[in-house]
Amino acid sequence: MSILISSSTHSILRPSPTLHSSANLSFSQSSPTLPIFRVHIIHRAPYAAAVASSSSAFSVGAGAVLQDAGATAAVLAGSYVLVLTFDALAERKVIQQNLSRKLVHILSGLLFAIAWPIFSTSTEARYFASLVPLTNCFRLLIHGLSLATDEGLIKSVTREGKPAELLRGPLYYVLILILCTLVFWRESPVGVISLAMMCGGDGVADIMGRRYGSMKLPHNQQKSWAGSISMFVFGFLISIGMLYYYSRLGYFQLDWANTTPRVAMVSLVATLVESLPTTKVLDDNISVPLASIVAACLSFGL
Ligand SMILES: C/C(=C\COP(=O)(O)O)CCC[C@H](C)CCC[C@H](C)CCCC(C)C
Ligand SMILES: Nc1ccn([C@@H]2O[C@H](COP(=O)(O)OP(=O)(O)O)[C@@H](O)[C@H]2O)c(=O)n1
Repeated sequence: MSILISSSTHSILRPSPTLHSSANLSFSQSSPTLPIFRVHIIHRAPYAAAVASSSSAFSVGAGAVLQDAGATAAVLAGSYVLVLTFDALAERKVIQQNLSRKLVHILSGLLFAIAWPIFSTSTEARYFASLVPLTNCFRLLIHGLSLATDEGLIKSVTREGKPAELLRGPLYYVLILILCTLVFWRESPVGVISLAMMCGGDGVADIMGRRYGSMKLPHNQQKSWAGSISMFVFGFLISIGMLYYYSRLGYFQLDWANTTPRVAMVSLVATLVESLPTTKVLDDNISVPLASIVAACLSFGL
């Protein structure tokens, strides 16, 4: 399944003659481009639908379920291993606890989005994938409410080692992962861009800001130029990297001359929102991705 994000309002999009599968999406754009991105989905000719026999449809369906169940189990195991790994590194003083938490912040969501292509092309695939952040959501709730204890989890994802901290930043983080998985999935650049900003941009801003943030922002003495510039640069670069990854896999066909400045604009919006002194009112793990989603939807016309 591939989608063309074309920069045109008048592009005449026709299904390529080679269309065979039930939901192949490929186009031949035949008009000058204009600065509005549109996504068009063209399904295969109805006669082909009659060709697929019920038994082959069933075997395809069963195969997709098995693939998605396996992918879900693998990615879920990966999430546990990731937290355990950084807990062990922090425990052995290989890395500082704060850096460990930030690396979990950066890597969790990005590796999750990078893993999306291992799920099947079925319409249920996104629901299987969303089980991973959903399971972690319950995990954070259980341990955040001290219904059970997981010292490794608490040390890996909290600042001060208090279980209740799990119910704020980390919980909002996995809720945003669920939102992007269910709403945008592999079918829109908005989801991966927003995760790149929340995970990559905001995560690196913290690391760079703590280390080099002597020059504070005029409107927020808790944040610094080094942190915000890092947020913009890494949010942009990681977004472009994620879009390139998905375009190489055939999910997006992007007009990079138009896409690049739009991603930069989204990164600027996310950086400005992240720099605001609103953390106590609205956590960055909510404000940054939501601002990125709105900016990306407006920018890409989706
Ligand atoms: C540390 C985290 C958030 C705190 O953010 P902040 O307060 O510092 O701004 C991230 C919490 C991650 C969570 C415990 C685990 C999420 C795993 C993810 C859904 C799946 C990862 C799979 C991949 C293959 C490793
Ligand atoms: N734009 C930014 C962001 C963070 N930082 C630094 O990183 C620390 C943590 O930032 P934060 O409160 O946004 O942390 P999270 O909410 O992202 O975990 C701040 O107290 C600053 O020292 C910065 O200097 N500039």
